[in-house]
Amino acid sequence: MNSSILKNFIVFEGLDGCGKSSQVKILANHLENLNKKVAFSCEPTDGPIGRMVRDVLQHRIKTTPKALALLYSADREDHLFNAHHGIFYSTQEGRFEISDRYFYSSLAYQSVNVDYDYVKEINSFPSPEILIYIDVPVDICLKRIDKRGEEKELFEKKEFLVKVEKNFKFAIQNCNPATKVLVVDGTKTIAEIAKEIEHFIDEHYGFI
Ligand SMILES: Nc1ncnc2c1ncn2[C@@H]1O[C@H](COP(=O)(O)OP(=O)(O)O)[C@@H](O)[C@H]1O
Ligand SMILES: Cc1cn([C@H]2C[C@H](O)[C@@H](COP(=O)(O)OP(=O)(O)O)O2)c(=O)[nH]c1=O
Repeated sequence: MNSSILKNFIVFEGLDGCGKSSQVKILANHLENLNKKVAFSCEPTDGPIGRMVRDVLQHRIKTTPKALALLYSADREDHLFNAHHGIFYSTQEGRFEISDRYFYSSLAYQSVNVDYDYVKEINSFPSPEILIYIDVPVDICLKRIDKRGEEKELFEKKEFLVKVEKNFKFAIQNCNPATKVLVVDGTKTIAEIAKEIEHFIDEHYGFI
């Protein structure tokens, strides 16, 4: 169990297609406009371990649910602590780091097929200062995913995402109490959601 908080670390979570990557970019722009140093990234990352995860998601390689859980966790360790681009060091230099997904995704997705406590144990990482959950019903997410017109990834199925949604709610309710959580209604327009998030961030960091 890791109870530490990584200051200036902002995480977006939610189901596939909920609108995370759209909001990450808008918030990064907002912080830049306030002359803050900011960077954004995602998990799975674009690094070698993240690419291996994508190979599994896109059905190029097969492995076990437990091995996939370990790959996500290894990718996260590298995302945080890689000596060249680790976001842990970046936040220490005063930068805001925004991530599209973090360990809450492992708790929500991997624990569908792997024991929750095991997933928790292999994700003993610092908690973010801010967690933003974009709440969108499974059916709407699936419509948005369909609209992309790309081949479906491993977890993009209704029965699976219904379980993931339930696990997300549990993981958020039981998260580190020092993490500030915002749950936004992701069925609102992109602009409405962005405004709500900006207000929350500005108030938290005293930018207004
Ligand atoms: N609030 C919203 N209302 C309607 N469509 C949205 C909204 N947010 C995002 N979208 C659309 O849904 C799709 C998935 O959004 P995206 O930001 O890529 O989600 P994610 O990163 O969570 O998969 C995109 O086509 C995007 O334009
Ligand atoms: C970070 C992470 C993602 N995932 C899953 C969620 C997605 O189905 C998939 C890829 O994530 P992502 O690229 O964020 O998908 P999307 O843009 O559709 O939301 O990986 C996990 O199962 N565990 C994890 O720890």
